[in-house]
Amino acid sequence: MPRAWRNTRSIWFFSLAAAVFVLLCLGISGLIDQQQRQVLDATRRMQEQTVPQIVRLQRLGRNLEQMRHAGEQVLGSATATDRQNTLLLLNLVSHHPSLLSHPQAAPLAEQVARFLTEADAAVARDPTAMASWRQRWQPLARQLSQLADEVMTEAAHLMSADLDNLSDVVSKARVQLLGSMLLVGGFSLALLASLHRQIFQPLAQIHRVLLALNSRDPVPDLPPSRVMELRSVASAITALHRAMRDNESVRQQLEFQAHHDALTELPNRRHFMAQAQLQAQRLLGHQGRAIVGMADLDFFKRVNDEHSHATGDDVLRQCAHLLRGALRANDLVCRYGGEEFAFLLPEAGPELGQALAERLRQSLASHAFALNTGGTLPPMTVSVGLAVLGPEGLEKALAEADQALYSAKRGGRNQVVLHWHQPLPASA
Ligand SMILES: Nc1nc2c(ncn2[C@@H]2O[C@H](COP(=O)(O)OP(=O)(O)OP(=O)(O)O)[C@@H](O)[C@H]2O)c(=O)[nH]1
Repeated sequence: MPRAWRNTRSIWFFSLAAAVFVLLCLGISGLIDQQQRQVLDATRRMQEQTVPQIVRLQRLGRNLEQMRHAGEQVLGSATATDRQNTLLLLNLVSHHPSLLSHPQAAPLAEQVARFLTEADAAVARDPTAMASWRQRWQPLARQLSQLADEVMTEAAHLMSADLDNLSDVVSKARVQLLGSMLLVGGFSLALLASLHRQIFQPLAQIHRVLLALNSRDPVPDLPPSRVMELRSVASAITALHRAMRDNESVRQQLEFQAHHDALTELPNRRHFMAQAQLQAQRLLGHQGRAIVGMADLDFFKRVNDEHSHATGDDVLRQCAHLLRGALRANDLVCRYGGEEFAFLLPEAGPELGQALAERLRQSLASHAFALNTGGTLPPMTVSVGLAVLGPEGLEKALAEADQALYSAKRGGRNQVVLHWHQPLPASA
């Protein structure tokens, strides 16, 4: 897959998903609008057509019943005046618009009005004819009743048909709305899950990595992201982390170089003095004790002169190693300068100090110095001056140790001298 396409794929994916989401929402809102319109149409149709039609049919039914009732009255009334009044009312009812507009009711109403007018005239002429007119009236009365029933039934059906239709529209709308909501909900969930996996989760990991970078904790790896922008951020962070690691190692290297002697890798004089001052203050502060020492290789110049300066360097390195090995782990040691070393032995009195210095002297005296060029040098000797750390402080003790060292040199070298003490006899 081409790189450019891979890089923009996630953007396309989210743009497409957003477009589909918008189209989906538009489609669903259109659908809801259409359903609402259907419901409104059905309701309006019911209000504007069905209900008036039902009212018309009910009125027609009532009018038909009224005509039948009027007929019963005309053919049952004893007085001519009552018959005339009833006929008058019947005439009015038979011309009611609900009757005139109905195809079956209109001719029937006309026939009934005509029949009852004729009956009234005939009964007025001959009252005994009433019985035969009443008999002839029965089929018409049945027709009126039947038509009234039919009209009322039609009105009832009209109502229930419209209600059924409305209920269909509403329940269809409900199902469609539910389906739409499920669709939108599912799509939103899928989009959110995708956003979470591709954006939020990598962002949280980047955040964790940034926190770790800041706190110098172990930095977790950033998994490759599919989103180009996040990948760029991740690679920038990885580069930053690499640069920080390199800087840190350079800083540590520089710090080491600033504090240590390049040849022997022992602490240098300045670093030793700073550390030793702190130790001395601490020790003097709680009545602790310490021995300060100066060690100087004997006739070291000869090594340079008889072999080479490089051999002299090698010897210095090995001497530093022996010095470190002869003293205790928490003793402070440094290359004081040239072939001279200084040390501070915390929590040590003169006896322990002498014992440790003696151990150093002996370890040098018994060491065969291997040369880079092959072969070995005869053992070196060292002179050591010691002094007790007193209340006057470190400088004073170092000066005393230097005096003791001078005494050791003057006394024949290869010996340990404690300030104000007689030199110890050499035992090797
Ligand atoms: N190879 C090498 N030689 C050094 C270094 N620093 C100092 N020296 C040499 O150490 C020698 C010190 O000589 P001196 O001061 O005469 O002392 P010595 O020969 O040890 O004699 P004493 O101290 O009196 O026993 C000199 O030759 C310096 O050049 C160094 O870093 N490397």
